[in-house]
Amino acid sequence: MPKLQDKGLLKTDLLIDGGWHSARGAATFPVHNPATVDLITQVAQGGRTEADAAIAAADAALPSWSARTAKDRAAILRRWHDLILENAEDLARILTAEQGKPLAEARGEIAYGAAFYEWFAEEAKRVYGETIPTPDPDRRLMVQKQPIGVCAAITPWNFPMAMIPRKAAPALAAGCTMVLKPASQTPLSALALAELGQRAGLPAGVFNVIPGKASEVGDALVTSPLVRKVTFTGSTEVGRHLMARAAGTIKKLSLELGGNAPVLIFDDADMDRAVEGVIASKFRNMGQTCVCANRIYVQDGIYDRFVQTLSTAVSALKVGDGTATDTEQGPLIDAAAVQKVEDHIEDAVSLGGQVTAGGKRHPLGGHFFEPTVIAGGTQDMKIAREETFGPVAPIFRFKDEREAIKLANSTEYGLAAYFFTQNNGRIWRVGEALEFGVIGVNTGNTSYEGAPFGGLKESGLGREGSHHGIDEFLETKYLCIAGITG
Ligand SMILES: NC(=O)C1=CN([C@@H]2O[C@H](COP(=O)(O)OP(=O)(O)OC[C@H]3O[C@@H](n4cnc5c(N)ncnc54)[C@H](OP(=O)(O)O)[C@@H]3O)[C@@H](O)[C@H]2O)C=CC1
Ligand SMILES: O=C(O)CCCC(=O)O
Repeated sequence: MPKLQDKGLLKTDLLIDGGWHSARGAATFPVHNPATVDLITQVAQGGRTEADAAIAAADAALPSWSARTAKDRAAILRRWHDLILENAEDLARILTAEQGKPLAEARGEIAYGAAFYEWFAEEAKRVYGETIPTPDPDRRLMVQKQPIGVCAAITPWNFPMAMIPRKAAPALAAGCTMVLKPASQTPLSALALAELGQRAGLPAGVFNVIPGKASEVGDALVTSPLVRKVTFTGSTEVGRHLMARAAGTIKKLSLELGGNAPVLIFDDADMDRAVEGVIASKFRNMGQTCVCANRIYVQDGIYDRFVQTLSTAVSALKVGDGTATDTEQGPLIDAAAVQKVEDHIEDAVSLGGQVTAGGKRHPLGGHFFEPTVIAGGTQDMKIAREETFGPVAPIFRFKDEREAIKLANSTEYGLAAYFFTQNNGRIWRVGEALEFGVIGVNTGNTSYEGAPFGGLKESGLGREGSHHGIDEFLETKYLCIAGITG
């Protein structure tokens, strides 16, 4: 159990209509600490009945919440932001306990998550309509933006303190209400955020949280006729399933799905910057980020030096429990994640890959894995085609810019890509040719609340963050007003 200054932040019940409730039949499920594999606590396990109650509460709260002024909604979101920062240390301890990331990364995620409430509190006041020059003197044409209605959010375990705000803040700012189903590995972060939302003054029913069975809660959310929008972050496979289920009621969808991010390192790159950028991207959250570098393509001229420099730096990364002050890499989320990493390494080695750092389970045991580098990557390896979602950096060789772009784009995914070069012309050429929604040039870290985040191709639909983020929760209504000239 994480040691908290404010024990009231450790919530284990469902939040429905402003009240904390146990699940029907007092059903619960366990939440484990991935570092120790110990039980942290049991959490109420919602099902279809509880999801339906939360949807009804969100529907009932919608008229009064959407009728409030934007300034009024913004004041509550701003208080939510302030409370998150005031309680950042407790929130970081909850996040590290159930997710495993080092405390320093947890603190960074909490500040990043809070920033979405601040940003969208401000954007709420800038939801402008339009007037259209009239083709008829007797008429006036105008466009209004209105909240889309009740929204459902389904979120992953890798960044619970940032992904929930990235969805809830624009939805609530726009005047929508929401039901959230958090990932079963990390419900405590969601419930702690929700408790702070209640303290910030959210009216009953505006934000509801139902941890529980994905097959029941998730399905109720994507099929209910009362829910007008679903926003999801997670695997492409589940996103595809939700899209099909949501088709029955023609819901709007935002989908932030898998990635298979390439990194291109050209001969003219600054080597130190490239190594630092690859480590920042690849080993963020132990490689469990949808924008993590997954395939590292290095040009012939610097290939050997890059492999050696990266391998030395990766071997020095300190692995341990996220609560220890010197930990740089925590455990993976669960045994299945460790298994997938091991499988990708075995496959790469069987096809000629050479392990130049790490390569096996860490002596700490449990879900710990050694940060790994594999040289001699080839396109037929699983690691080139699938998202590893773990701390393995595979390195591939390329000859020229044309080949690098072709290799980078040869995936059904299109979320993030990175490249390192000091040639200005190449920055434009490669930046424009890469088929990805987020591109880091000479950096492995691109995320800000004010920048649009989202993917092309099978990486998803829609954008989160930035001024585009609130549009996802608004409908466009056209009014044609006749009889002006009397
Ligand atoms: N884009 C991203 O940021 C992420 C990508 N991934 C990718 O997905 C892989 C698997 O991770 P995983 O956690 O299983 O991701 P999932 O896509 O399975 O889970 C994400 C969320 O969807 C929920 N969910 C799962 N199945 C359904 C369903 N049938 N109906 C409604 N909701 C559902 C989960 O609930 P529950 O937890 O209760 O199952 C969770 O809240 C990773 O290895 C990685 O490759 C994973 C996480 C984030
Ligand atoms: O979807 C994810 O994996 C989290 C992305 C974190 C970020 O915004 O950078």
